[in-house]
Amino acid sequence: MSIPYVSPQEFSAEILRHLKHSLGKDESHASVYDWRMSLSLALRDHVVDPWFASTRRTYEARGKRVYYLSMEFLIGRLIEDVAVNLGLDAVAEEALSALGQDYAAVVANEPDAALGNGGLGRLAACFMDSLSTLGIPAYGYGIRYEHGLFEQHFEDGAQMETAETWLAQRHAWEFERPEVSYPINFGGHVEEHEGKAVWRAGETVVASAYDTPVVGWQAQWANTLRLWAAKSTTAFDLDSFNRGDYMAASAPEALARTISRVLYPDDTTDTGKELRLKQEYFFTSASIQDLLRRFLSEGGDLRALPDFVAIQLNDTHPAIAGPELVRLLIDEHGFEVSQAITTARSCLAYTNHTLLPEALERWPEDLFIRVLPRHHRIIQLIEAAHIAATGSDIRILEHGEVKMGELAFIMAHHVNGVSALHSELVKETVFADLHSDYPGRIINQTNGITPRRWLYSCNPPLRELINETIGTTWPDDLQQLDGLSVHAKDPAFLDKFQAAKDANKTRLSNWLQARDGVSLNPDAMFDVQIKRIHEYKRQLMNLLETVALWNEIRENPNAGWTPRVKIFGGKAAPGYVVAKQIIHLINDAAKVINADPATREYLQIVYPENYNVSMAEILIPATDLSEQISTAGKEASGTGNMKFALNGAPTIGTLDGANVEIRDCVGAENFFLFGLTAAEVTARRAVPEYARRAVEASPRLARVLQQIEGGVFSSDDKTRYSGLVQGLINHDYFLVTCDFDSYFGTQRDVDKAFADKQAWTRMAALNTARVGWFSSDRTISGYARDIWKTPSLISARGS
Ligand SMILES: CCc1ccc([C@H](C)CC(=O)N[C@@H]2O[C@H](CO)[C@@H](O)[C@H](O)[C@H]2O)cc1
Repeated sequence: MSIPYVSPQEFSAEILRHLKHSLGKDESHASVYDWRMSLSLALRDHVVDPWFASTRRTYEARGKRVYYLSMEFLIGRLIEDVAVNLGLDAVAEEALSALGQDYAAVVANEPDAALGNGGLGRLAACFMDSLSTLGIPAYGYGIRYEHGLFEQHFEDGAQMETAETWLAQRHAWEFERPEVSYPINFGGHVEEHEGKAVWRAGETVVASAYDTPVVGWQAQWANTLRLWAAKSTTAFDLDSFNRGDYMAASAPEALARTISRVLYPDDTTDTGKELRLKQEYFFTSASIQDLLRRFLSEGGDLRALPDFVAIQLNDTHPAIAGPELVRLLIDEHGFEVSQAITTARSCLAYTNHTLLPEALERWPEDLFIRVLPRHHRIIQLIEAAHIAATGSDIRILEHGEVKMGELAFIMAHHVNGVSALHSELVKETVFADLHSDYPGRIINQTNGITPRRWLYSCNPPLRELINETIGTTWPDDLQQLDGLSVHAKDPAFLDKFQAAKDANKTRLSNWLQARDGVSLNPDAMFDVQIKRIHEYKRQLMNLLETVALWNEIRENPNAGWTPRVKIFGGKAAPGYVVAKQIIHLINDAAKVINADPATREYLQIVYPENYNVSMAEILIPATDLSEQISTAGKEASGTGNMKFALNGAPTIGTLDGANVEIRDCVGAENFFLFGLTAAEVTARRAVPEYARRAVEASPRLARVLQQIEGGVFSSDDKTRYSGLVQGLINHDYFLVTCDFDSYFGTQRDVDKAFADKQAWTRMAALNTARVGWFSSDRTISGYARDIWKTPSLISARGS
């Protein structure tokens, strides 16, 4: 099954038909927005048939469906993704240029769907692409936030946040499903009637569905992303309006909509806000009600539910799914408690994405009881069954808290980490006791990325070189890239490889010039760290190394320095003070260092505002060096690391998360390793004053810290960074001071390596050639084999 051939001429006509009939515009009055919408709708038309066919085949096959529950789907733009998967990217470009329109400009007019914070959300989006590409029947379930992740602006180098407005314009890719809506209850109390619990809810809102089709590579299959929007049960309150109380009139609607109004911008700290708990229950309950309705409408017997339903919890955020499914099985389908718990567990699996204690969700029990009184009772039953079955002393309800990690673990038949190292650390640390209670429950599924967006679509020059070198079937069989390894010895191939990188570097320079008026030296090494700002990701260590390098260049200007452009990108959670200080310091240092005539030829710092998925698609192909420098044991996996390696950027990094497996694949000689291992980190933490000792042992670091503390980069506020520096010397929980010298030394090794152009390009090419395993197709095949037991409904390679 793939879509019938469409000629550029035919496709032009389809675009024009939508311009006229969907946008009500003629060519002479059409705006970029009109062209973008017309192109999107014309592409969407070609998604509908494979979508309907996939739904029909799933129904006929009476197969098992996967339900991926996630509070976040960091999708980005969709035009290119859909065009590429339909095989219409070249046709669309030609059709638009035949209509006198610039394809790149039209594509750039689409707002990012920024319905996520970072790694977890983007992984969910990559997974949806792979589920469809592999032909695994699946639904993604999430929230249709009216406002995604905030827009980041810098004022005098400090991060400012403004509301994101992706829905200000019509969203081309979704289909509203007003008929698919469910009541979601909150609060109230529970009554017992003849031994049956009856939840008398205090408040009810309606969850209403919006469907976005997700078509896979070569349009062989298309699944559904179903996002829920909150609506009020009562429409407009006309009486209040007639009384002139306009606020009261629209209050019910406004209040209900609050639940799906905005994405919480925290990516590592559980803020414990009631609205966040309501958001989590809102989309989880709607999703569970929806999948049960579908199952029953197909004549299913609920005792066999686990044979037809596989629910994956994307971290603990949808962990209420366990108690909710048990509640519905008991209260609405007459199951008795243990049968309900067993049936529910056989449907559920949980993925852990972080070991950071502050990121593990723990709800105050009183808040939980107030919002979800019936579920609190059911959690007590689940806990009792757990204790009875294992004699464990692990509790879900403890110290006045509801621990969602323990709940998710106990209600799951499998729990997985997201890299080999992380999954071992999950067994040894955060869930060590539950690991011994339930041996074999914890497994690993190392993350992956979709090669359609993160190579085929974002890196045309490299795509073409790969196509001409190993053929064109690698996008859904990425380990074919291994075939490039032999060519890495061929100077002609390496020249073309470098030419592709240089073309991407020029594209980035032009983009930054046009957007921010910043010009880059294309011959410099583009050294890039793009990810959320967090102390464990150690953007601060990168900045300290940059200042040390600045000092070295000033002292030995003729030492033959390798020109470097340090590129940073990333948002800090609005309430994360230290992270915001780090952003401010990077921008303050950039102002001073970029203005230094003695060094500007060799060193430049660039920090473009508002890093997002679309910016990553421009930055990653243009990168020479990928910064993956987190404190070992802290980055669960990382996925940016995979994207950089795939696009021919060697890594400087620690043995953390998936860096370990990337280095194993590309070869130690093609990876710049530094720093303490996870075990060494734990040991060093036990050494008294370890940070102060490290600073005393490193004059280079000590000098840099004095400069920063002394206000060298904040002449307008000399003490702006004294707290940050003192924090480092006295605490340094993430061992920046201890890894600094190793990091600085390894960066000098990178300088030397980069100076040998051909050797560097070979290293870059071998990175691309050897990371095929990090395709999210391989990851999803692992989930399907080890957790979901779901077959693909399309035969391999579209035969
Ligand atoms: C409750 C607030 C909150 C929100 C999001 C999260 C996420 C789990 C944070 C996250 O995105 N984790 C990242 O997940 C990626 C996908 O597995 C990993 O590659 C990253 O290493 C991990 O930091 C934690 C806590």
